Amino acid sequence: MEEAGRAAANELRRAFPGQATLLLAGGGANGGDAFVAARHLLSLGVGATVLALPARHPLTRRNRARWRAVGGQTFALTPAALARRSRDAGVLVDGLLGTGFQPPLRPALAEVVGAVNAARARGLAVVSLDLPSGLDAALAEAGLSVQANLTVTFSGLKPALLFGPAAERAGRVVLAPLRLPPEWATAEALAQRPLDADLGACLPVRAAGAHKGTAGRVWVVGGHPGTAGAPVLAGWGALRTGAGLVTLHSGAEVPLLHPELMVRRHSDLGAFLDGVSANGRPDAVALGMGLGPDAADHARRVLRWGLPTVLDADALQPELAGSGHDRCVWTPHPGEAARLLGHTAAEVTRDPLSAARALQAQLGGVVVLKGGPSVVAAPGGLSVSRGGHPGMASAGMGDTLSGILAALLGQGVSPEDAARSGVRLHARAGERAARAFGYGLSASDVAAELGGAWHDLQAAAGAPGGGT
Ligand SMILES: NC(=O)C1=CN([C@@H]2O[C@H](COP(=O)(O)OP(=O)(O)OC[C@H]3O[C@@H](n4cnc5c(N)ncnc54)[C@H](O)[C@@H]3O)[C@@H](O)[C@H]2O)[C@H](O)CC1
Repeated sequence: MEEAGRAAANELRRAFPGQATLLLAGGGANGGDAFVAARHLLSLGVGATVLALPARHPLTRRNRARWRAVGGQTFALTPAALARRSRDAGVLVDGLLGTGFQPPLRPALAEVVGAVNAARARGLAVVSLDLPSGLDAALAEAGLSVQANLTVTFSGLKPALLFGPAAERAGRVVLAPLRLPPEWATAEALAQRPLDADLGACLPVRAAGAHKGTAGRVWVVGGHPGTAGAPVLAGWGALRTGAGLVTLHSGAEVPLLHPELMVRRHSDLGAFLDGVSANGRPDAVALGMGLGPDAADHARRVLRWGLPTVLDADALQPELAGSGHDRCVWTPHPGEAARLLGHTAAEVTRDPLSAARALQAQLGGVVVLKGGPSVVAAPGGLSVSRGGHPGMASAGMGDTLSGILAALLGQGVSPEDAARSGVRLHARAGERAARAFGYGLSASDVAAELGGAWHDLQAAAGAPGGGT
């Protein structure tokens, strides 16, 4: 609590220098954070006043006493007192409810939350401690809750700060990584959000003497009459992510849109896959995009090779659970995840971290639960992607991502690092493409920006240039 309050005070002083601060302290430990923050603000010469509910948590009682011992003023928290005192404040700190909130919000506190939001509507900046009061830390949904400009959260990122309508209540999120005993780390706080520098360090740096045979041979197995464009997008994404050789294997006529992509049409795709010899296999495979009704059978054939394999779209079938291996990367969107889990898409988007964790346990390997943001679930834990752009909500983005992931796998990147860095490459390329095309950006525009995105991540990592 001491570390949390001090971190909050430092962030408040950074974000709102010299602003008189009105802090609201709830009865639990979240309120204790508020008392600690008030004491540190006072020691930094910042005017601070606390409006408090009766303190129930022992540490909150102790820190209320320490606040008073340094001359801090505490008054009873009522909506009227809040409305009156907020007029003299520059910033309002919400320390009412944190991870201990048990919905639904009780009427007395609902009234206070309403008064906080009214003060914000009058132009007062609102900063929430750990998470906006009224949100369930584990869920992406938002009922009556504080609308914050900034949330200073402790020890780890909660789903409510990352996904859906709840994340929109948090405003800008700053993570204060506290040195906590493991038993304090709340379950929902276990998602990491790797920095571009970390992800850029995962990208391969190519030897000067490289040639197309050493830069990764990728096969894309997909396409079916009417969906023959999907494998082309995957192949192009792979090529724009540095794959040396990309071949599309399909049972359908695939349009020859890029001469750099080799295209093989098979009258009997299954017989072809069954006949591939060990030394005729690629370094990585992306399969499923537009593959059609025989996708599960074709997927089993490819999975038997034991190669780094990206499974997407039609290859995301519940019957394949148990056929995968630890070099697989599965890339469902919420609807496909729902089908794999036997849940509804709403249940998946309501708690994406749990859904991604359950899928990884069910399928093995690494799971990329696509969304805004995407979640990567690996045996080593969960990570949440950054960035991207709403314009990426259009056809073909998933196909392109599959190609990106297969290209990284084909260049020897591990499944977990390929998933985490590939998802970020895809998002960063979308951010770059959005500068010119906004909501009208296409999957091809994203592919065109992959080289620049690669440079951006490697630059963030301080790695040598080059890249794709
Ligand atoms: N885990 C960590 O990393 C740290 C957590 N800290 C802070 O502690 C809070 C969690 O504290 P806790 O006492 O468990 O719960 P809250 O303070 O969030 O709330 C409990 C408080 O709220 C009342 N309450 C619960 N539900 C409702 C409701 N629906 N309506 C009204 N009131 C409700 C309940 O009666 C209690 O009085 C965490 O968020 C951090 O801020 C540490 O300080 C830092 C490390």
